[in-house]
Amino acid sequence: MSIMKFYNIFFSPTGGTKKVADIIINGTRQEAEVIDLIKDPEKIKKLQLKKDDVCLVVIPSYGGRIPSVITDMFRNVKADGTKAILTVVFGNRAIDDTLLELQDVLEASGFVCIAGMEAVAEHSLMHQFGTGRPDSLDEKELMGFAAKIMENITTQKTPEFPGNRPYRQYGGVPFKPIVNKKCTSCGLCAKECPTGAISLDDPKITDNDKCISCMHCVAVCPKNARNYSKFISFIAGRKMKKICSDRKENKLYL
Ligand SMILES: Cc1cc2nc3c(=O)[nH]c(=O)nc-3n(C[C@H](O)[C@H](O)[C@H](O)COP(=O)(O)O)c2cc1C
Repeated sequence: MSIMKFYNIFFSPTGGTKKVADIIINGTRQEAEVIDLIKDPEKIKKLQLKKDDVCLVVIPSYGGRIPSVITDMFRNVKADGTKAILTVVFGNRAIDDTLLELQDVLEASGFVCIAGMEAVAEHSLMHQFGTGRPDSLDEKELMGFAAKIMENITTQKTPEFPGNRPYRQYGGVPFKPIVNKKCTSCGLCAKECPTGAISLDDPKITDNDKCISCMHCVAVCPKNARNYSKFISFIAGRKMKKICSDRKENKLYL
C-alpha cells in the first residue's frame, strides 16, 4: 500500500509533546505535514483526509484523560478510514484512560487506530517528575517503536489499548496562571490560549473556569509575566512524590 500523505498532528502547550512527536516522525522516516493544534487551530478544520493517509496524533494526558479541548478539535474532522497512530505523552505518573478516550474520539471521526504509544516527558506542572525526558534512551526506544509501526503500516487492525469506560473522573487541577507586574498586555498569551480563557482586551484577566491549566501562556510569554503558585506546586509535588519518582516506561501497542 502506498501512503498518500503523512501528518504530524500534536497538541503541545509547553513543548514536551512536540518533542515526542518529532522523535516519532524521525523514526518513521516519512516527510510529514505538521498540524500544530495550538499555533494553527484552523488547519485541522480544513483538513481533507484520504483513506491511504496516515495521521500521527500526539497529545498529553491530563488527569488520565485527553485535554478537554481535543474532543472539539476533532469533532468535524472527516477521516474516511484514514489510519491513525495514537501517542499519549505523560509526566511520569500514568495515562489511565487517555489512549482509550483518544481512540473513541478518533473513531467517531472515521479514523482507524492502527497503533498506539505511551511516552514520558517532563511534567509540565511539577518539573521534578520526568525531568529531562524524553532523553537519549527514550529517543532510541521511540524511534524503534516508530520503525515497528512502519513495518506493520498496511494493517487495518486496532490493537487493544489500556483503560476503562466510563473514563476516570477528572475535574481539573488547582494550578491557574497568575500575572505579575512584568506583563505589558502584548496579548500573545490571549491570542494563543487554546481555550480562549484569557481576555483579548485585557490579558491580565483569565477566566479560571475556561482555563485547563495547560501552561501554554506561561511558556509563550516573552516577559516571563505569567506563572502559577509555587506553593501549590510544592504541596502537590509532595503528595505525588511516591507515585511519580521511579522511572516510568514508554509503551507500544501494536
Ligand atoms: C493539567 C495537567 C494535568 C496532568 N495530568 C497528568 C497525569 O494525570 N499523569 C501524568 O503522568 N502527567 C500529567 N501531566 C503532565 C503532562 O501530561 C506532561 O507534562 C506533558 O508532557 C505535557 O505536555 P506539553 O509539554 O506538550 O505541554 C499533566 C499536566 C497538566 C498540565
